[in-house]
Amino acid sequence: MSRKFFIGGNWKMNGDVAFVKSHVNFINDTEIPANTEVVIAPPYIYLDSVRKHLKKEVGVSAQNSYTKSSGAYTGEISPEQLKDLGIEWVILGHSERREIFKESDEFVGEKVAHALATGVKVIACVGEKLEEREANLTEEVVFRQLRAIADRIKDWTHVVIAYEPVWAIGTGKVATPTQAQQVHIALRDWLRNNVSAHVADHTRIIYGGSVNGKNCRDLSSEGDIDGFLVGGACLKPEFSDIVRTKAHL
Ligand SMILES: O=C(CO)COP(=O)(O)O
Repeated sequence: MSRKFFIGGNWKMNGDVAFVKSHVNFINDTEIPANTEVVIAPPYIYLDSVRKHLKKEVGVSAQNSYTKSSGAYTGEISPEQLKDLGIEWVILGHSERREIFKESDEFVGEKVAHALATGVKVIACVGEKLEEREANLTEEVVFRQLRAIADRIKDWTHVVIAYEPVWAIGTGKVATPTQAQQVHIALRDWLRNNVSAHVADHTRIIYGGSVNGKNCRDLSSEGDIDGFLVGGACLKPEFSDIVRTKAHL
């Protein structure tokens, strides 16, 4: 089953005007392999500038969006507004949103449904915390997070699932290829049993958590790891190595 390899670069709350300029030049100079889709996710305030100056073959993503089109929701941004700027993607359900900003599974599911209905593609994040992994609850947690999304959407064509174990995010403690692959297989089986075989076969499941220029090759050799969502390393020159993980195949 061929699923186009997907590399997302999540800047989180990093960057400034000078960085935007240099990073856009850096990405524009990076040759994107034909078998790879690349999407970068700067903070909201830089989206317009990034989209205007970045080469078109690279997608741009927001890091969040709300469940409504417009209205009295101070501080929020709608998928309609993202679409207005030509922003193709949004990251939803990131563990930092779930943890720090107390976003529930249901709220994430509603946001995914609204973004897709608006025509904005979604990188939907799931992942367990360390204590949940240690209590053997990994599958229960990621299935519950996925269920809240699956209950609210019909068409998975424009969804990428990002498996991001919380204990591996920003810690330098990357999941082993085997650990990641096990969860990716479980997620794919869940899609097969709860959505459809077609969705299970075609939906890209990417891994996030301390991916860098050194470990990306090994992780990518697992059959169910269809790409990466990269945090810290996407801000560094090694991002071009990650983008080119599959360049020599
Ligand atoms: O959260 C992540 C991407 O969304 C991963 O972050 P790090 O790559 O910094 O661990």
